[in-house]
Amino acid sequence: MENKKIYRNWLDKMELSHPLVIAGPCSAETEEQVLTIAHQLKDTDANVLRAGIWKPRTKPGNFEGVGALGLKWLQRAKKETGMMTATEVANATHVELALKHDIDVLWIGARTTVSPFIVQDIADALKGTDKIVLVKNPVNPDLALWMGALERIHTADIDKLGAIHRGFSTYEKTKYRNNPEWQIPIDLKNQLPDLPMICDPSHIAGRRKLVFDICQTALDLNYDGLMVETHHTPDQAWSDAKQQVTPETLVQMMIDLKVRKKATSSEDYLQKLSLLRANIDVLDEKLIDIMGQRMGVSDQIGILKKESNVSILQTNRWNEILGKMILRGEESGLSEEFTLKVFKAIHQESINHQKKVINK
Ligand SMILES: O=C(O)C(=O)C[C@]1(C(=O)O)C=C[C@@H](O)C=C1
Repeated sequence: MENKKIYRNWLDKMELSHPLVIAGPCSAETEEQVLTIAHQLKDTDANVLRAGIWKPRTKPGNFEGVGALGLKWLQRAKKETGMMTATEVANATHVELALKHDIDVLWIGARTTVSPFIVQDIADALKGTDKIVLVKNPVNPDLALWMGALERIHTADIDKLGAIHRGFSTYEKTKYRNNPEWQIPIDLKNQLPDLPMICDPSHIAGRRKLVFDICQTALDLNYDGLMVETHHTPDQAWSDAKQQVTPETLVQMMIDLKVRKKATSSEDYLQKLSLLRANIDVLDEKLIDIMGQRMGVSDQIGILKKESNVSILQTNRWNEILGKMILRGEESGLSEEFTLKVFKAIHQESINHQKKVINK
C-alpha cells in the first residue's frame, strides 16, 4: 500500500485547532446514557461521539452490546448535539446497519483486523460509500496484517482512512492492558505518513490512571487524534468500567495535554539541536563498534566451545549477566524493561554468531 495525501483530506477539512477527539462510552447501554454523555461532550474538544453497539468479548456471558437498537440512540444524539458518530463494525451486516443509521465513522476492531476474510467482507460492504473508516491494529504485533487490512479497505475505494493504535496483547503481564509497542505505529507512520494516526489510550491502559500519560506520549509522537472512552458514571459502566473517564476528566485532560509543534525554524533551536545530534551520532557509532567487538569475543567463545564440544546456551552465565546489567542500567537511568530488551537482543545475536562458528 502506498502513501497518498488523500487519506487525510477528511481530517484536514475539519480544520481543527487541537488533535481530533473521539469520545464516548465503551458501550451504548441505554438511550438515556448515550444522550447524557453526548450532551456532556457537546461543547468540549470532542468532535466525534463513539459507542460500541456490538461488543466482541473474551468470555461468553458478558454484556455483548445492545445491538442495532443502539444505532437509533446514536442517530438521536447526532441530531441533538450535531456531533459526528462512530461505532465498531465486525461484519457486513453491521456495516449495512451502520450505513442505514447514518453513522459517520466506522472502525474495525483489533479482533476483526486479524481476519483477512472478515476485513474483505467489510470492505465489500463499504464499497461505494464515502464513510470514514478507521482500522485498529490487530491484537498481535503484526504490522503487515494491519497494513493489509487498511489496503483491503482502500481497494474498496474508501479514501477517508485512518489507523487506531490500541496496543497489542502479550502473554506476559505488563502494567498495560495492551502493550503499546510504540515502534509499530511509528513504523506505520513512516510508511504511510499521510494516514491519520489515532491513539486509543483506554485500551492500551486498561485503567484510567494511565490514560493521560499515554495520550501525552501519543501527542509527543505526532499522533493526529485520540479516542478516549468516556462515561458519565464510569464505575457503573456495563463494560470496561476501569478504563473509562468522565467527560469532565476529558475536558481537563485536553487542557493539560501539551500539543507540540512538529518542527521550528528558530535559529537558536536548530543550532543547539545540530550540536546535540552530532553528539548522538558519535555515541551511536561507538555503540555499534562496541557491539561488534562483543560479538568478536563471542565468536572466540564459539571456537572454544566447538573444540570442547560444549553447548552454546549457558543459562547460569546468562542470568548472571542480566542481573548485573539491570542493576548497572538502573544506576545509569535505564529502565529494567529497556535493559532487558537490549540484552535479550545482544544474547540472541551472540548465539547466532556462535551457531555460525560451531557449525562451520
Ligand atoms: O559465556 C558464554 O558461555 C557465552 O557463550 C557468551 C554468552 C554472551 O553472549 O554473553 C552467549 C551465550 C550464552 O548463553 C551465555 C553468554
